[in-house]
Amino acid sequence: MHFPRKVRIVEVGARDGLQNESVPVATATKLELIRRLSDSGLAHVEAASFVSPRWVPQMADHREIMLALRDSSAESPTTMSTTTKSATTYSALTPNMKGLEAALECGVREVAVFGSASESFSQRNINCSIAESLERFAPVVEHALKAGVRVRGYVSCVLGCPYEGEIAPAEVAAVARELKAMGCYEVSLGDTIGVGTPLKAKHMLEQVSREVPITQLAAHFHDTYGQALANLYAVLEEGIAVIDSSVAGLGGCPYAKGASGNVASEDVLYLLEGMGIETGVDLAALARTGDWISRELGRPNGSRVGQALMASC
Ligand SMILES: CC(C)(COP(=O)([O-])OP(=O)([O-])OC[C@H]1O[C@@H](n2cnc3c(N)ncnc32)[C@H](O)[C@@H]1OP(=O)([O-])[O-])[C@@H](O)C(=O)NCCC(=O)NCCSC(=O)C[C@@](C)(O)CC(=O)[O-]
Repeated sequence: MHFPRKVRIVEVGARDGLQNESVPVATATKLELIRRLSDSGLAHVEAASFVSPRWVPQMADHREIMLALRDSSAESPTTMSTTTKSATTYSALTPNMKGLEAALECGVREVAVFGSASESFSQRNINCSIAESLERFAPVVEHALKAGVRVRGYVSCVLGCPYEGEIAPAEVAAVARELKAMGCYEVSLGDTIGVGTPLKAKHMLEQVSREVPITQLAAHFHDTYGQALANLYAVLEEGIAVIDSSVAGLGGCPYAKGASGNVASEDVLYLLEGMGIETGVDLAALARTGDWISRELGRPNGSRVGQALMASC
C-alpha cells in the first residue's frame, strides 16, 4: 500500500459543478461560493471557463468572475481566504487561444486545457478531433507558460465514453503523454460519466503512469454510478495525491447526457480524514458551504456526508 500522507483537493464545483445548471446562477452567488470554498481552506478552486457562451451559457460571466477574484486578491495580496490565511489558486479553463488571451487579460495565473481520450466526445465537447485539439492546445500552453501562467491538462472519458462505450487505457495514456510533453504540470484524468469501477481505474492508472509520473496525475471522478469513492480509494492506493471534487456533488457535463456531478468534496474529505490523510480543509465549513449552495440552487445536497453533518447540527 502506498497511500499518500497528504492530498491536494482541486475544488471544481464553481466550474464543473455549475456549468450544467439550466437556470442562470448570478455572478454574485458564484463569487460568494468561491469565497466560502477558499475560506474552508481549499488551496485550489477552479472558478470559471473561457469557453463560448453559445456552447456553455452558464460560464458566460468568466470575465467578471476572474476580474473580481484578481481584484480581491490584489486588495489582500497574501491571501484571499479570510479564515485560513492561505493563498488560493483560482484557475480557469481555456480551450483555445481566444480563451487564453481573454483569461490573461483578467490576470488569471493558472489555466487548463481539456482534451479527451474519445474521438466522439472530443467532437461533441470542443468541436474537433483529438489530434486537432492537441494541435490547438500546443500554442495555448506555450503562450501561457511564456506569460508565467501554469497549465493543467484534462483528459475526459478515461473510463468510458457516452458515445463510444469502452475506451482503451492506451488511448488515455497517449493523450496524457502529449499534454505533459506540451508543458502541462499536471494531467487530470476524468471519468466524465462515472462508469468506472476500482479495478478498471487501477488498470487505467497503471498504463497512464508509464507515460506520466503518478505525482503529475490527478483523479477527476464523477459519481453517476455511485463508484467514485471506491475508485478513489483504489487510485489512492496506487499513489494518486491530487483529487478533483465538487462541493455538494454539484455538476454534470453538458456533453455527456445523464452524467451526474463530480464526487462530493465533503465525501472525499470524510474518507481522507478517516484514513489519516491531510488536506488542510475544514470539513465542517465545507459542509456548511455545500448546504448553502444547494439551498441557493434549490436542489438536494448531493453529498451524503454533507447531509449527515448538517442533520446532526
Ligand atoms: C472550444 C469551442 C470554443 C470551439 O467552438 P467552435 O465553434 O469550433 O469555435 P470557432 O473557433 O469556430 O468559433 C465559433 C464562435 O465561438 C467563438 N469562440 C471561440 N472560442 C471562444 C472562446 N474561448 N470563448 C468565447 N468565444 C469563443 C468565436 O469567436 C466564434 O464566435 P462568432 O464569430 O460565431 O460569434 C467550443 O466548442 C466550446 O466553447 N465548447 C465548450 C466546451 C466546454 O466548455 N465543455 C465543458 C467543459 S469540459 C468538461 O466539463 C470535462 C472536464 C474538464 O470537467 C473533465 C471531465 O469530467 O471529463
